[in-house]
Amino acid sequence: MNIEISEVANLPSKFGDFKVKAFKEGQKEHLVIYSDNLAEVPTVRVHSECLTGDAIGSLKCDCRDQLEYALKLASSSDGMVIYLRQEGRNIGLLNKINAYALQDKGLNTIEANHQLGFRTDERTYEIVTYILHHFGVKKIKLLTNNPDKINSISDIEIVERVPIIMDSNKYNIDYLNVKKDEMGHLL
Ligand SMILES: Nc1nc2c(ncn2[C@@H]2O[C@H](COP(=O)(O)OP(=O)(O)OP(=O)(O)O)[C@@H](O)[C@H]2O)c(=O)[nH]1
Ligand SMILES: [Zn+2]
Repeated sequence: MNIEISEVANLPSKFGDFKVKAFKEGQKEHLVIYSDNLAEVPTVRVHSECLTGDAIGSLKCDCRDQLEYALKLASSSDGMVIYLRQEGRNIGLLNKINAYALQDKGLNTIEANHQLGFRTDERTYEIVTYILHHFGVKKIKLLTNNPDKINSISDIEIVERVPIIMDSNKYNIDYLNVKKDEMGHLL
């Protein structure tokens, strides 16, 4: 893995005062947001980029609420948010919007990915192990509902899974039900 790593910078935010460090992996630039006083077994959120949710406030998913929750928790518990540039479960923004267009026609989130020639989830998590080793972290509490993330993060001891369940709305309820019923999410 050829990874370029930035210097550490301060990032005061609405959710707390953080340190940040960027990790450049090929074309993808990930951001790690963490407490200056990182806990020995930190609570870690591995967040997958969702431009429509994180930046625009889309109600079709729960990403922004999860991101805000994770940042507040990272601040209060001396934890970390690893913001991975895996837009659309790693199919990219343009393909995700095409998947949304198919969902407007009645397909669910899984069927739309398959129709476009992608697997249900195209994400991998090797970079998470790399980043945590870089910070000398060997054990974490992982903030997730996604068993795939728990199983895919290798060489790191996940001592606890911490749920991150947000309120649903009429736009994301079908999506959340597919995650629970067909993708095995612990919702
Ligand atoms: N391809 C595709 N990606 C989506 C869709 N809706 C959200 N995403 C992407 O899914 C990723 C977030 O995944 P989620 O399934 O919400 O959550 P998770 O990260 O798997 O699991 P948690 O850790 O429990 O939150 C982001 O990259 C979103 O851009 C969709 O309908 N199609
Ligand atoms: Zn989203």
